[in-house]
Amino acid sequence: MEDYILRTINLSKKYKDKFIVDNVSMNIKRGDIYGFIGENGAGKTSVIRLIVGLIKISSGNMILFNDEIGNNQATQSHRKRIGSLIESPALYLDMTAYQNIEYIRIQRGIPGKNEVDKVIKLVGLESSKNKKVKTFSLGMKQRLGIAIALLGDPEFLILDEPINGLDPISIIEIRQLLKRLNQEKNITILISSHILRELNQLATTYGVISNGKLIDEFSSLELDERCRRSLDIKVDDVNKAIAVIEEKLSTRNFKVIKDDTIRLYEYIDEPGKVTKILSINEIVINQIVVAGDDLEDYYINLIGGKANV
Ligand SMILES: Nc1ncnc2c1ncn2[C@@H]1O[C@H](COP(=O)(O)OP(=O)(O)OP(=O)(O)O)[C@@H](O)[C@H]1O
Repeated sequence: MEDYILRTINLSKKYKDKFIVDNVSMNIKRGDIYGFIGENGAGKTSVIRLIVGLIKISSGNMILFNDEIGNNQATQSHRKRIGSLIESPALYLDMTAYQNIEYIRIQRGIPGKNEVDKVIKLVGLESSKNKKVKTFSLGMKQRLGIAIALLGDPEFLILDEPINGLDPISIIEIRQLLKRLNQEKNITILISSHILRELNQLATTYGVISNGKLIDEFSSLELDERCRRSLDIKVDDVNKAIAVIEEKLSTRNFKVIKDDTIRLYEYIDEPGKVTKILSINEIVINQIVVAGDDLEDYYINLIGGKANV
């Protein structure tokens, strides 16, 4: 049986008469890096606030660490197992990185002064720990925010847009850090972003939210398959076409997707060559199209062309 860190069942949040989170059912398995994607204002932060118990659920249910939360907010004992960074970290700019973390450690009553050095090391800020935060780049501030979220050894790390506005090198650093935390410390991660591409090759599962509704949830393998480019060739005789493709185009990199259609993963930029060889061998081609989306195109199609990327 799958082990889930979090499942929400028709989770909803209503302000006045508007649902800003509308029947969201998401499934985060232990060990996942769950990419939570949605345009600005889609409802990502609101879902995250519901999960960590900052706002009350209007209706629906949530199973967190195998406990049913129902209409109640997550308890202190649940919250202790979660580390979160929601929007920008609240940092004291005139204090050092070390002092910022130590301050929060004491405030939260987390025992052990060595905890501070532990989380500093985890995010790779050892050499800057005694520098004032006002000298930090945005990427370093985000890493410091993640260090604070890691206080108390959480099993579940929730990061709301941690790579928003970062330069490409800082994005790579944060991605490597999150992969390491996931693989070496076995921390399950929920990370939100409004850019699908930013989470590509990081997330293991994706949930897409639009207008408060979770419109799709899929694995990274499914995403690769959906975005994989191919030549889809509709022919009169599939078996004969397969033989020709294998023999004359020397490839087996295809699959039959319908009774009359072959999906070829090679020669994508040479449809003329494919058409010619099939025709010479007396195969009737009824249609040939390049299929598969670029990641961002796929996402924009999914949410109905509303992405503000
Ligand atoms: N307290 C509130 N009262 C009324 N409406 C709210 C409240 N908080 C959020 N909203 C609305 O709910 C919608 C979802 O907001 P939310 O911040 O969850 O989206 P988001 O996906 O995190 O967007 P962003 O990427 O811009 O942070 C927005 O239209 C927002 O204006």
